[in-house]
Amino acid sequence: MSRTATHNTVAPAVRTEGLTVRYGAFQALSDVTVSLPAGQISGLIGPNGAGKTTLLNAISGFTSIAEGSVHVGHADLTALDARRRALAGVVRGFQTVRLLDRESVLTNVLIGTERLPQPSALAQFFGLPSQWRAGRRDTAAAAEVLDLLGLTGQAHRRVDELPFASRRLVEVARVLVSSPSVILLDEPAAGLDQEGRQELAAVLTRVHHNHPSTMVVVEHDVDLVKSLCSYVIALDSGAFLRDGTPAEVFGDRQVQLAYFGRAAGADA
Ligand SMILES: Nc1ncnc2c1ncn2[C@@H]1O[C@H](COP(=O)(O)OP(=O)(O)OP(=O)(O)O)[C@@H](O)[C@H]1O
Repeated sequence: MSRTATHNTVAPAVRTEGLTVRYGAFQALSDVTVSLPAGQISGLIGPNGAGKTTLLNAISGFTSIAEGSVHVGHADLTALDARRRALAGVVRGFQTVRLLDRESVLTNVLIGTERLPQPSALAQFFGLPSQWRAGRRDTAAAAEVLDLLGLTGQAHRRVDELPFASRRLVEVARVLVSSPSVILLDEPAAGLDQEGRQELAAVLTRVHHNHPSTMVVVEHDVDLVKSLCSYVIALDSGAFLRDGTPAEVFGDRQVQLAYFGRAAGADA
């Protein structure tokens, strides 16, 4: 996560324009136009099936877009595949922990450095200096991110020996290690208990403070969103519903109806 390893140091704004995603005949996102403010942590909320994961997939290139565009800063990324978007600094994490269980924490985190520019195949084959430099860069980045997440002492343990909360952090470390300028996290707190959720929120706040990025966190826990995010976007049934500060969005009657099934102050 070292700044020397960084390929994008300025956190850009992300904007989707008229984004529509279809799975066969089903429209999972309909004409979604949203702006994620540069350098802030935004929460993406909405009831199950609202299209939150699909929006992250559309921004990161993991799903095809039927209509619309994705801009990151001044760059139009719509035509780029997921790998090229990752090289442009847009990296996503997944809702389920996807680690190599029998490998060490360090090995799992180093996998994330594959998103950094790599030396040519020739340089890798012959072990040329550019290959050593890339190796040193990757190891330094992994050491820094492990330190930031409090995982240094676990670096050489197999991930299947770790408690679930630590495995979640390893997943986050693998996203962070390439110092992305846009970080998309899909329910990073899923499966954690209250203590684990608070610890994760503190870690993400610290990471964002040390390495400002444009971060988007899909999350159902209202308190976690309020404590972590300065901006919130609400989706419902594949459509944009509301955006604004957490107080504005959670105070909105339409959001309350979509999210909780009733508006605040209404009879249960
Ligand atoms: N690959 C797919 N094929 C068909 N339908 C899909 C596919 N992926 C998602 N969907 C559907 O698209 C809709 C939006 O799904 P998505 O996962 O984006 O919602 P979500 O808001 O992230 O939900 P959750 O909070 O439950 O994770 C849902 O109705 C879902 O069933």
